[in-house]
Formats: sequence, C-alpha cells, structure tokens
Amino acid sequence: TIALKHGAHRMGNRTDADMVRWRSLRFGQFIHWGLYAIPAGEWNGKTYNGAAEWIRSWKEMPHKAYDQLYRQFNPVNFNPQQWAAQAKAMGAKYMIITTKHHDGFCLWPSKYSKYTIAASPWKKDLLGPMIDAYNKAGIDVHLYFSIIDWNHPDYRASLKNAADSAAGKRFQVFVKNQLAELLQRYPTIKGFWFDGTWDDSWKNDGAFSDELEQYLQALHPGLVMGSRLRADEKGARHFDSNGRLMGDYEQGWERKLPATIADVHGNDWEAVMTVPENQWGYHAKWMGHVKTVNEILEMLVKSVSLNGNFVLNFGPKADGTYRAEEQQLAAGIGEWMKVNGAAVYDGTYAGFEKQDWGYYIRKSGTDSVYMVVFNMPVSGSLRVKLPARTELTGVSMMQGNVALAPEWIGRNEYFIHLPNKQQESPMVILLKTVKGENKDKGNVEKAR
Ligand SMILES: COc1ccc([C@H]2[C@H](O)[C@H](O)[C@H](C)N2C)cc1
Repeated sequence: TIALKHGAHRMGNRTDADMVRWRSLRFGQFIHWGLYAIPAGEWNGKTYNGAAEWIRSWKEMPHKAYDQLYRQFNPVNFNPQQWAAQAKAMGAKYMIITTKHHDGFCLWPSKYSKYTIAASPWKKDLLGPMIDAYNKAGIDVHLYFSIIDWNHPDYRASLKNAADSAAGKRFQVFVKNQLAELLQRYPTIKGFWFDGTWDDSWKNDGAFSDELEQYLQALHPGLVMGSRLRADEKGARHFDSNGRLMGDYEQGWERKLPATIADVHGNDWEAVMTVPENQWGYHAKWMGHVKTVNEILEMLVKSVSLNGNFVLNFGPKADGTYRAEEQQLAAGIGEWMKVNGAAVYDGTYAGFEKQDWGYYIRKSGTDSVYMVVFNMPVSGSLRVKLPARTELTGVSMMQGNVALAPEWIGRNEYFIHLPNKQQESPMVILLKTVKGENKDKGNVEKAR
C-alpha cells in the first residue's frame, strides 16, 4: 500500500450508534429547492433540456439574469408541516435538504453571505421550520451542501496562480464558517451530504477535505458524512489511492444502483434517485420517462437487499408546493410501505443466493428473512435455496400473515407454491430460519 496521510482512516464500517441508526433507516427523501425553481427549466420561451438546477450554466440564461432571481423568491405556499406529513406518509425515515446548491444561494440567513433568503421577499429562514417539522414527524434531517459556489467571488475551479491560491484559501475559510454556522443553528441535524467536489481546486487539496471532516466530527460527534466530501493527497476521490473508502459510506451511486453484493465491497452505501431521468430541481416540463411506484419500490428493495440506503428526490415549485406527479408517487409508495415497511426498515443483505423472482432482505441481526417478489414465475412456485447450516422453520405471507407450506425439492432447495399468481404490487413473504444442519427433507414439517 501507499503511505497516505489523508486517505481513509478507518478499516470497515462505523459501528457507533449514529451510524447504526443511519443504516437502519434505509429510505430517505432528497429535496432540491432553490432559485432554479423559478425559471423551472425555461427562459425567454425556450426550454432547457438539462437538469433544472443547472440552468445558470445554460448559454441562453445570462448569469446576471439568474443572479437577480432571488428578488422574486417568495414561497407563499411553503408549509413545512405538510411537507413532513407527506414524507412520513411515504415512509421516509430521513430527509436531505439543499442548504445551498451550486448557485450559492442560501436557504438560511447566513452571516457569511449576502446571497441568502434574507435578501429575498420571503426574508425568513426556510431550513429551521423544515428541520423542526421533519424532526417532529420522527424524520432525521441531513444537510446537502455544495462546495462549488458560482456566486462567491473567491470560488475557483482550479488554482492557476498565487492570486487563485489566495482566493482559494479565503474560500476554504468561508466553507468552514458556513458549515460551523449550520451546525450551530441546527443542532439536531444528523449529517452533511456534500456535492460539487469534482473541481481540481478541491480534488488537489485532499488534506483540507480530511481536516474539514475531522473538524466537523469534533464539532458534532456522530455526524454522518459520505465519501463525496473526500479526496486524498493524491487527488483520489471517494476511494483513496489504496482503494479504501473515505467518509462513512459510499456516496457515488447517483441515479444508479449496484448490480450485485460484490459491487459494494462490504461498505455502507447510499443511492440517490430522480423521478424523471435527470431532474433534481423543479422543471416545468418533465421530458421522457417518469418512474412509477413499482419501479421506485424495486429500487428501494434492491438497495436494501444489497445493504444500502435509497433516497428519492423531490423538487418543490418556487411557491413551496409539490407537483401532482410527486404527490401521487409519495402516496403510492406510502401505501405499500404502510403494509410492508417491516421488510425495508432495519433490512440487510440476507446471504441467500439471488433468485429471479426478486430480492431477499434479512432483518438486521435476526433469523427473519423477507422475500420481496417482483417477478412472479408462470409456475407460481418460488424457488428458495437455503445457505449452508440454515433450516427453514416457517413461511408466511406478510399480507394477512397466511402460513405457507414449502415443498422440499432436494438438497437445500424448496418451492413455495403461491395460491395466487396475480400480483399488482410487490409481494412479501416472511421466512423464519434457524442455524442448524441442512438435515434431510421435510425439516419444516417436523418443526411445525
Ligand atoms: C453529471 O454531472 C452532474 C450530475 C448531477 C449533479 C448534482 C445535481 O445537480 C444534484 O444536486 C445531484 C445530487 N448532484 C450530484 C452534478 C453534476
């Protein structure tokens, strides 16, 4: 291995209470909200085909015009209690809110910037009421913070000369001050979700990102921060130059999921997902495919089956309301989670051989294994192959707690014959297992 001062400092996952909690939550809500919701992907009658929150980088959008939008930001229909109730009904257990996106506009009245909500017609802090409402609803809050800041005069994508380096140093002080300010103002937040850390100015100062992580942990012990914050002193990001994960979980799964358990290398990880193909902030015209309830449920269940968290993104309008598609999606997901959430919360990789019908999820630290069926076989019979030294002591449908009698079909394999092959939504079956020898057939009958 290469000697590193600013690479990973920990082998293996964190095991402290704050990380155990983060891992148990499994399902989060991302919220991208800011000035970009005003143009909403359109300007001067033209539609921007990129991500709405990046419209300032569009050649048709003059920077000056974008930078004046704060004068119009007045979310008169903002209702944080309603937002929290919607998230709770959906079954989200944590929420990540954009404190400031790459445009640098702060949703809180930061004393380190003039480009904040205090300068808008709304004037008042938006983060505090949100954090209070979500915490009251029993939902943890994490803060998204973009290092890239298109508004700040000292931001540099790369440091080309002494003047750049001086600006870069001033900018690092600004970043540290704003983060400390957020922790001081919002002491109940559980983590930071860093973004905009791909520019050379950041990548080439791994030492700063390392010191910043340690500074924030010292200020707020237990804080959960993903790998996106970090570079090592050789410019390696997420994974250091020895291939070891930096930060508390792998944070690279953006609009994509790992395929198999091998892809996650035993690390904690989290996937973040948009409802359309690539829109985080509110875009008036969603183009292309909009994901359905069952598609999102499969991504959530697959993530948990591979030991990860899944976060679904919402982009509120400039007035503080949600578009109908997002409201319907939240409600539909919530309906399924109300009945089947036990299979998701506190879920982990089960250690069973993957089958085509869907995913296994083990309730953390127990012998209870859930089968979440997405692909009903034409036979209506679900194949289960038990891992070594595992015996099956009970099988039941989650819905209605109906007992099922599996058929032993040789060695460590069983068929679970389902009475009804029809399925409109993912079906959950609970397997009770015990550690033991894979004795001869029918040990389920004996155990009954
Ligand atoms: C492909 O380059 C990207 C894609 C997404 C992003 C930003 C999005 O604006 C959103 O905030 C997402 C979480 N982040 C990675 C930045 C650069």
